Amino acid sequence: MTTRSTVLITGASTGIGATYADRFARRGHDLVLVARDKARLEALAVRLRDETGAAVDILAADLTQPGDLAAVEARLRDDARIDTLVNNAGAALSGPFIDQSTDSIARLIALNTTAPARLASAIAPRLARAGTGAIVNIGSVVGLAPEFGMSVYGATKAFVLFLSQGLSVELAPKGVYVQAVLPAGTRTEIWERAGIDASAMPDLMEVGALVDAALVGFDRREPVTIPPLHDASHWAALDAARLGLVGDLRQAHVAERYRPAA
Ligand SMILES: NC(=O)C1=CN([C@@H]2O[C@H](COP(=O)(O)OP(=O)(O)OC[C@H]3O[C@@H](n4cnc5c(N)ncnc54)[C@H](OP(=O)(O)O)[C@@H]3O)[C@@H](O)[C@H]2O)C=CC1
Ligand SMILES: CC(=O)[C@H](N)C(=O)O
Repeated sequence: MTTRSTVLITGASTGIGATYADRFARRGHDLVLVARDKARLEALAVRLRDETGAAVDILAADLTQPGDLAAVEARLRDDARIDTLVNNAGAALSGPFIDQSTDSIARLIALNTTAPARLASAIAPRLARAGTGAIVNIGSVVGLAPEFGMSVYGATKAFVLFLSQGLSVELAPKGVYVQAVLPAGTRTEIWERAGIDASAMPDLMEVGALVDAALVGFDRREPVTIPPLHDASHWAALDAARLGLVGDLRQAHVAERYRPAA
């Protein structure tokens, strides 16, 4: 008898996470769904069990709360059926930095960076030992563009991209696939939750199209998947420029332009 692999998805009660749940269930996986809203998770679990035959567990957790986060970490560490983690739960923070409260900034950083890093840390050693599995981290194109004026949200998403790329370097040779997915504006509740009027946003991507595109990148084992980027050569050029810069660093020598005038 073969065991069906299980995918743990955070932020699965709605939006991108709920759509991943739908798609992975239809691909023949069992699921563990994580979010705060237990009633919504239960409703999704009932529908997916009914429509796909998948075994679906729910784990109600507020990922900004250390105790709740620890329970999800324990599940990832101990449940050997889980071979894929989708680090999707996240939120945005609108308005200028100087108008954001220090506490709301700290909460956003906890949800968008501490939680995915801790959850990846909980599962990665087991996957590396098994030589298989995947970690999918949902970033954002906002993490590429300080000019968008969402400094803290963008910084959390830059963290997600860097973490994903670093983990890919470390874990790919051990057989573990790590993917960063960078959506642009997508039609979900994130806007309303952040107090942004989505109806005023032009041209949002539909969530099903976003997740289906991300899964094309997943199946290709792309390290970085950017569904709204039409000319892939832009990403290749950015990466090549970055590697060129890194190759030009000479640790022991100050660059000519910084040498004090004699
Ligand atoms: N929509 C967009 O335009 C874009 C979204 N993204 C990223 O995609 C990811 C998903 O966002 P999206 O689907 O749009 O947003 P939604 O607001 O639709 O969904 C967010 C999900 O995260 C969960 N969540 C929020 N806070 C917590 C918390 N403290 N603990 C546990 N779960 C939490 C919510 O469930 P609950 O309330 O039940 O806890 C919900 O399931 C995020 O990381 C976001 O940054 C990236 C680029 C663009
Ligand atoms: C609120 C946003 O800016 C959006 N989720 C994004 O990451 O593009």
